[in-house]
Amino acid sequence: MNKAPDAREMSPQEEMADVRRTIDGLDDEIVALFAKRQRQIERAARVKPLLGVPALVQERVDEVIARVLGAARREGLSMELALKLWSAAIEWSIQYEEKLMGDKAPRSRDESAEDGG
Ligand SMILES: O=C(O)C(=O)C[C@]1(C(=O)O)C=C[C@H](O)C=C1
Repeated sequence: MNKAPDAREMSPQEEMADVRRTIDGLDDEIVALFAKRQRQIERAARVKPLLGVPALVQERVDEVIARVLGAARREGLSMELALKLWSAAIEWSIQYEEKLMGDKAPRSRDESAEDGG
């Protein structure tokens, strides 16, 4: 493909500056998306006590991780990075839901099993 008449190679310095500008823009988009995700965690914390559902629902955690790993594979994102990011995000989300629910938090099945049911 021919380049546009005024197109020229970037110097390494220009290219590095362009890399960093691009990363900054992408980071802003990622932050906005994670903020939207956080709003949904806040919704979950409001509705779960009405349903008697605890913050930690292991089947759903497994499903979210499996979905994300599939999406990572399709998009060419390192599955190792995706697993680290989503494991951290979900772990934080569970603690955040528990904090928001306070004493309205239904206990997880594991905790009730420890007391004999
Ligand atoms: O799906 C839920 O139950 C959520 O609260 C969301 C979410 C998540 O971060 O994706 C958080 C907590 C887990 O129990 C499962 C998934």
